[in-house]
Amino acid sequence: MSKRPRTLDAFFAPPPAKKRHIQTTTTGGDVETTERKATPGAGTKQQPLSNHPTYPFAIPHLPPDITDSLNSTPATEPQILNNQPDLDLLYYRPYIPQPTAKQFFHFLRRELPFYRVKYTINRGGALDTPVTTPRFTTVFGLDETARFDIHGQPVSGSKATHYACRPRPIPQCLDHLRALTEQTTHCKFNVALVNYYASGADSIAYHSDSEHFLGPEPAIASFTLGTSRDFLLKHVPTPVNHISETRAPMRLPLKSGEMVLMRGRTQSCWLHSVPKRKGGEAETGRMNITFRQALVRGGTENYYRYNVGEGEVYKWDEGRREMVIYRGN
Ligand SMILES: O=C(O)CCC(=O)C(=O)O
Ligand SMILES: [Fe+2]
Repeated sequence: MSKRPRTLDAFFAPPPAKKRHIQTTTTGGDVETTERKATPGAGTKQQPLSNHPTYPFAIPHLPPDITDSLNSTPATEPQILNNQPDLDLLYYRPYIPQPTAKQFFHFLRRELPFYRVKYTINRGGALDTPVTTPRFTTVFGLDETARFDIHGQPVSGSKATHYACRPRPIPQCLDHLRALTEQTTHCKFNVALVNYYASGADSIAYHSDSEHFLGPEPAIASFTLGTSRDFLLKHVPTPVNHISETRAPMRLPLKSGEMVLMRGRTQSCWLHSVPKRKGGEAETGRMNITFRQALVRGGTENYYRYNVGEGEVYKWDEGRREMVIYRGN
């Protein structure tokens, strides 16, 4: 029997583009500002920005051409992948059309703050083991128990509420896609988590996002931008040991603009990973955006702890073509 990973090669022709109009400043607390930017041949232009006291720097709104193109997404109908026990995925190939996905990738990589989070784990011994997350991460949003008031402070009802982390609103450039994804999927999302895999050495190990703070059958929308990377899925071991646990993992070779909606029992019964890759295309960087719904404050605390942390801020340096420590300039 061949042990080759299974791939999906069904092809879906894009249906005619739908036009939608959506207004996004929905997370609140996003202090809107503008900045004068010189645009060659067009004089100076107001550049709208998302800002917040917790942001290390202001984040520009989406350029109008990306917004217009996103408003016509999804570019295809999804493929339904539910032919394995407990698996329930919608696979959009793609969700964002190719040229827009590329522009969006470059925009987000250039404009978002990233972190290389360090933390410790205890493996049962006397000493804690230091861990550095093997990818760049960043997170925005707030769980269902609170909202941002007009000053950008988290409040529950009408009272200020304290978090150990410093939650921050989803900037317009991600919030626009969040709102569109809610419309498409009929799911609600309040957190945007972004991973940036700078090279094939960056990865995420097998895990599930079945955290209690997402509720019993969470829906997670997961977008790929930039370089393709393999997304592997395997069933968690069970006493009955069915075939999806023992054969080679399922492999989705995720490409720029594609989106996987994981839902139903997928998180409680399956593990997923993005393994390391040697050289080639993986050297040019891949971004992953996930939208999730955190139900309780533990979700907010956990996401900021492991995706922002307390270390340095990184920002993309176009000249050096890498993430560099941001020193406020
Ligand atoms: O990069 C990906 O496609 C997966 C990311 C992921 O699983 C996560 O952030 O929990
Ligand atoms: Fe995950």
